[in-house]
Amino acid sequence: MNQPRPVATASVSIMDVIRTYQHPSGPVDVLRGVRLNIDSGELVTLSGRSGSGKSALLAMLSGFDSPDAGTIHVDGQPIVEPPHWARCAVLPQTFGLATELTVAENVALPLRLGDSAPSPAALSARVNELLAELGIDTLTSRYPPEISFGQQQRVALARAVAARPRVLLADEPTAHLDNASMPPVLRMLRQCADEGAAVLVATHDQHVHEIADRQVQLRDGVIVTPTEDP
Ligand SMILES: Nc1ncnc2c1ncn2[C@@H]1O[C@H](COP(=O)(O)OP(=O)(O)OP(=O)(O)O)[C@@H](O)[C@H]1O
Repeated sequence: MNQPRPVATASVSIMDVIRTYQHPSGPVDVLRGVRLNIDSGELVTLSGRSGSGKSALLAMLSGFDSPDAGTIHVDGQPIVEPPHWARCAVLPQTFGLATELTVAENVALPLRLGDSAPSPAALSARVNELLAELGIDTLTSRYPPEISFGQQQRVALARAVAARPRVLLADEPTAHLDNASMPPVLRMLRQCADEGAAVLVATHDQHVHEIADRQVQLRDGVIVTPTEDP
């Protein structure tokens, strides 16, 4: 079992988090005392069998769900509701793109909603830079339903990193990518951490594990290191 790092140095601190979902067939204990600290600048991959609770943990970190017990802090502050994009950005498994906005408008959204929105020129430059890095700068005026899943996934990543978040949570960010579109996505995830974000990526993809500083696994509702035998 991982030993927690000192809370003072951690950007993300998850302490003894418990979550039980209520089903008509009975309660399901998904998280049974999760402990995990992620430092600023660190990229951690989270693996575990389907249904092990990876998305449930990310939902709690992003403030969309709450633990039944335990605490989650970002930079020493408890998460009480979905935080601002610049503090904690999320790339959900289902992308969460606004279908009524174009690709460029989706990526610009966190910048427009920020405390100090950039000038139109700076905003446009940031959006174009990200889309170009991901090889989808020809799609700026399309709407999400008019592009492929792999392209939507890259748009969702561009949107997540646009405001240079302190924390990035990504759920299976390479699930729909082919070999050609994988490298820029890996570079962007790594760069986000290298610029100081705490990055947690739920993934089964070995390519993502290879760029991680550390790998952890959810097993039987707790965090273990992947080298531990069942
Ligand atoms: N809102 C909910 N209500 C009840 N049960 C839920 C809810 N959300 C998830 N679950 C259950 O909790 C467990 C964990 O689900 P979760 O989506 O976190 O798994 P996962 O590890 O992300 O799986 P996958 O790799 O397939 O995406 C599953 O058994 C799932 O059926």
